[in-house]
Amino acid sequence: MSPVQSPLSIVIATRESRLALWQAEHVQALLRARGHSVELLGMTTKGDQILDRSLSKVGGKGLFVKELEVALEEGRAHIAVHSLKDVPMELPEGFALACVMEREDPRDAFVSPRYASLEALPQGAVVGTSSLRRQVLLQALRPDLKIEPLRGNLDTRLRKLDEGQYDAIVLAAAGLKRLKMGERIRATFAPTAMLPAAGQGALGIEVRSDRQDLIDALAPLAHMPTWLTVTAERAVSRAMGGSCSMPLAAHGTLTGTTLQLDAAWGDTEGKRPLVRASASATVTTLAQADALGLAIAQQLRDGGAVGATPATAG
Ligand SMILES: NCc1[nH]cc(CCC(=O)O)c1CC(=O)O
Repeated sequence: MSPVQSPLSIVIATRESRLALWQAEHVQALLRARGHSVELLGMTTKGDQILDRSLSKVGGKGLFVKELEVALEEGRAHIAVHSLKDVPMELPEGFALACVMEREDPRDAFVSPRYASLEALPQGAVVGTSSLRRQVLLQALRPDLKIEPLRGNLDTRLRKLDEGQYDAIVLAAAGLKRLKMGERIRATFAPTAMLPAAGQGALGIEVRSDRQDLIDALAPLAHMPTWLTVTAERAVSRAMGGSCSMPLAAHGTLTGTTLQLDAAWGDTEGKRPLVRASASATVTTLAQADALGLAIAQQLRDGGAVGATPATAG
């Protein structure tokens, strides 16, 4: 019999957007149900403050994560709940991903007050997104569209759409569904058309790596099929030196023990054609998942994709 875990007193560092709070409260409820006492520490990150520029121009993914890590470092908080998509491929020294939780819908969503789908948009319509991946994939589907930058949390983005600044916007289905705004989704993109970002829709919990007690307490929250899948996706990103200044998509589907992994790479200027790669393998360990991701990254490079060196990746 496994030893009964003693209840811990846990503080969750969280951003204060509605989505971040939903995610932190979700983990809070799961940990409370297991007997731990859990409080939230809300904080604002650089990524939340800088709203006028594209994230790829101001330093990338780490922007939503760093302040939370400082709180963990200083002991003001003990765990941080992240959208895995926003978590850099390599965590700083001293931090670890304690677990990955069950994934929400990983697909991208089409939202528009007037049009039912991408196909229904008139010639030259204005579509809002700041993600380079979405921009490149959308442009491949509909070269006539005008893609305009769109930043801010979910409520801000929907407000800008409703004010008429765009004909449609594209964002992650997961965020809308978690906030019970799934009815705003007019169409969900098939991954074959709009390949999702590595980790999209999955949550990861970060801890200081010296807190084995917390890692043990979080273990029951892990969802192994999701963890295996996103490990392969993130390995593609890592091997390509991926950051949000690189249009890169990686999406896995696990059926039994067979992991099918698809990836796409585009150059930032959109001048070269998209490079796509896919492969499948039997995957039952994180190391096997990682290896599949590395193999796909090699296929992308063989197909003409150019990776960034880790030093230049934001
Ligand atoms: N980059 C912001 C971000 N980080 C995670 C999500 C959505 C939820 C998720 O992927 O878990 C979003 C919003 C979006 O891409 O529309």
